[in-house]
Amino acid sequence: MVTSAGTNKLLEVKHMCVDYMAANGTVHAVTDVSFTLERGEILGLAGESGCGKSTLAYGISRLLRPPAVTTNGEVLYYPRPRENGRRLEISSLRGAPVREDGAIDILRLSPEQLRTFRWSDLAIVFQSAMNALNPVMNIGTQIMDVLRTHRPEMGPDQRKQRAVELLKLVGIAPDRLRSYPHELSGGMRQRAMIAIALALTPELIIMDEPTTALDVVVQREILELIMDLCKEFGMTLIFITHDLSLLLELADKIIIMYAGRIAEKASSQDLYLHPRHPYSYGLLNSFPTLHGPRRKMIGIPGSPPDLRDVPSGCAFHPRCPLAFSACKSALPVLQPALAEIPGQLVTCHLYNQQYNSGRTPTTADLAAKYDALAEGSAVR
Ligand SMILES: Nc1ncnc2c1ncn2[C@@H]1O[C@H](COP(=O)(O)OP(=O)(O)OP(=O)(O)O)[C@@H](O)[C@H]1O
Repeated sequence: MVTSAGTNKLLEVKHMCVDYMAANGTVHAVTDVSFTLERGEILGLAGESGCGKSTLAYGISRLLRPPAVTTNGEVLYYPRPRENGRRLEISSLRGAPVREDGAIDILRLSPEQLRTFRWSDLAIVFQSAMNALNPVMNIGTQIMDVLRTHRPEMGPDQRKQRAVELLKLVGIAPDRLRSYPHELSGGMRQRAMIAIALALTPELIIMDEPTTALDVVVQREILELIMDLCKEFGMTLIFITHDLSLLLELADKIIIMYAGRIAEKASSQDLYLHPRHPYSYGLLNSFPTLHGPRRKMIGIPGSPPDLRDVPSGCAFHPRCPLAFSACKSALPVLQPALAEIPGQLVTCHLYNQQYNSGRTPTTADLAAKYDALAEGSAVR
């Protein structure tokens, strides 16, 4: 059998589509999303509210509930080879549909396999996770409960020791083991949630806006903590936020979503230095950055579309200062913007010679069009 041993691939999402079958129409929340994640990588998902970030994350983790329906796709998870002894839990996924290359399709796991997988291999920290703590149980008990359920081989002393270790790891003093959630600050509760997510040393952590409810100083502390933990344990992270400036600092790779599809996928550096999609450019210039050159801040005109009725062609065309006729009718495909940077993929006709036989736009060209738009003189 060919296995994924020797490669570093952890997750491969292929052509994922999720719809919400709402009473007033089908919402196409995620459409044809594909990406690969290497072990130890931090992937950021960004985009305006309602572009499908959370749906994608919950779809990957199989946490979607009706009216959400995953209508297409595969979510391939490549477990570590079992010989190294660390990922023993994979043995509890026995019977899971394992492919020739060693991958497991998460979308095909049984409910029981899924439960094991979620805790041991994948952990999720939700938007308002700190409110998800049980208010009538102290923090220590909540951590030890996870260990009792998923690590039955651990005795009470070992569980307590591990709970103390986990609290220390997230910067909470061990004497807080007996504290109830209401006795902790928002930042501490969020740290406690991270400790619970880390309890079984999962391979992959998904964090959906984990710091939005916190003030900026605490946000930064928690983000630094997350980065340190990822580095220390070689964990792979999918991080969702509206705040692209955070992702530029935190993530290795960024996916910008628009209207349920990937608009651009690139390394943080490439995206920061030369965003290719007019939407990415607009998003980058709608907030101030802490580092780097001064940029004029210009918002993106209009608002995201209703996903029950997505515009034809490129969904961004009604808001795009660079749109031309093909953008209104032909669906763009995700492809490298420039042959010399194969890792920077963009869903835009401007970079497709079939539609744009002229010069490929530079970042300065995108800037000029947005500037002209801001001055009210854009030629559409
Ligand atoms: N239960 C539901 N029923 C119908 N539509 C839904 C439901 N949940 C989400 N949607 C729609 O699906 C689309 C994607 O939503 P989603 O929450 O995934 O976006 P998001 O990018 O994560 O937004 P935010 O940043 O605000 O969390 C939106 O148009 C939203 O209105």
